[in-house]
Amino acid sequence: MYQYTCLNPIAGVGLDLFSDEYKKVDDLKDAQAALVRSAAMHDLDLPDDLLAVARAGAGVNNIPLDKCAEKGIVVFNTPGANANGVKELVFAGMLYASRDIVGGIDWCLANQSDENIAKTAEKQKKNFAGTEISGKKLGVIGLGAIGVLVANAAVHMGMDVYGYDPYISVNAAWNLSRSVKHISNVEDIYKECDIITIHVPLLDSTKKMINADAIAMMKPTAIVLNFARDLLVDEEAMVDALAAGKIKKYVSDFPNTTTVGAKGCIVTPHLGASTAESEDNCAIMAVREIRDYMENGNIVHSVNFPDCNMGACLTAGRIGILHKNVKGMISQYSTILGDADINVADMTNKGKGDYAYALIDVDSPVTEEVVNQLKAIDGVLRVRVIK
Ligand SMILES: NC(=O)c1ccc[n+]([C@@H]2O[C@H](COP(=O)([O-])OP(=O)(O)OC[C@H]3O[C@@H](n4cnc5c(N)ncnc54)[C@H](O)[C@@H]3O)[C@@H](O)[C@H]2O)c1
Ligand SMILES: O=C(O)[C@H](O)COP(=O)(O)O
Repeated sequence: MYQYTCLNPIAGVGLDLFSDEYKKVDDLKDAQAALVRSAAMHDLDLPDDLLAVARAGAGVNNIPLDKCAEKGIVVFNTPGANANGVKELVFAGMLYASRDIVGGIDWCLANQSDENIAKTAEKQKKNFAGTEISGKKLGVIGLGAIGVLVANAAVHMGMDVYGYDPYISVNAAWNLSRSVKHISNVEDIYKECDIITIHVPLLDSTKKMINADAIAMMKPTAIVLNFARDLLVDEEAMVDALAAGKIKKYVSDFPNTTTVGAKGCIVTPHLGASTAESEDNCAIMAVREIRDYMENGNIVHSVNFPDCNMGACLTAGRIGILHKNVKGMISQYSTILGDADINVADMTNKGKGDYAYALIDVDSPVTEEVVNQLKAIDGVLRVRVIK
């Protein structure tokens, strides 16, 4: 029996995929697996029995990835599962910023008791007029799951699309419309685009990526959309530029005291992935990842360990060893198994950054004594007997 907990509400269609072998518990300290959305995990005590965390979503800046890795906890996310939900809201943001839709709706509500509202509206509507997005230059920074969908849809909306992503994956490049202009210097986007949208993860290297210098390069009519993370933008500089009329609008999905209510800011309460479809997709993918790891030891879509998939185990036993990505580990495992007269039938070892994972299928059961010998090796983070 495995125990799991949900640190945020997770869609039932996903949780229903847990078999009778899984029991939901309220407390993280009793769980071997945790499902999470944006709940902050950095200050949580991570129990020794916790084996896996699945982020039902894309961004993992709420999870202490290295702390988890050091404790032998595999962290997963659900790449692309909420990308369409975000893409659609990005277009809503573009339209809200290009035309004064919010001002117009507010005006209607404020005048709801006016019996002649229909007539008055015809006189007032010029105050809420705007521009169209077709024909405008759109700069997409970050061409991953969301950026590619936004770029391709923008092409279909008649926009002239510029794309920047020095680390674009082969898959994303295949999916990207040929009409998207490849930009190798992000400054070209800042200088030339009418609308700029950012879709990169929040990392040390991307923090405040759109800084005062970047904002200073933009057109006074520029619109910046941020549906990725607020810390990607120097929002103090953004608010100053908006107040000084040096830029037109800033649309953010991340409310905070700097932007909410500031001139030119349109802020939504982190709604990008809050659609029934995205929530279902993320929950389904997250539960499948947890189950495959718990039951087969396979790692698919991890953000702190390498992916490693050997399917179902067809031999007498399988062990998974999370370890530091340093030399000499595999030879120590095979010596211990060989000395215990255990034949290795199949094996995969993958490394990713500082961490690695070995999945070993064996022809006879692995004893507790062997497990203890493996655990005692310097650099081993966790040993699991999966079968
Ligand atoms: N508003 C929401 O509700 C919502 C929903 C989903 C994701 N997000 C945010 O959007 C981010 C992107 O999501 P995704 O699913 O597209 O992720 P993704 O991993 O598929 O794509 C991220 C892309 O950014 C690129 N990148 C990394 N550093 C870069 C840099 N310095 N310059 C340019 N490109 C860079 C990567 O190469 C990758 O292609 C997430 O990390 C998350 O923070 C927000
Ligand atoms: O990174 C993500 O996937 C989004 O920011 C969605 O976050 P949420 O699951 O808390 O809505």
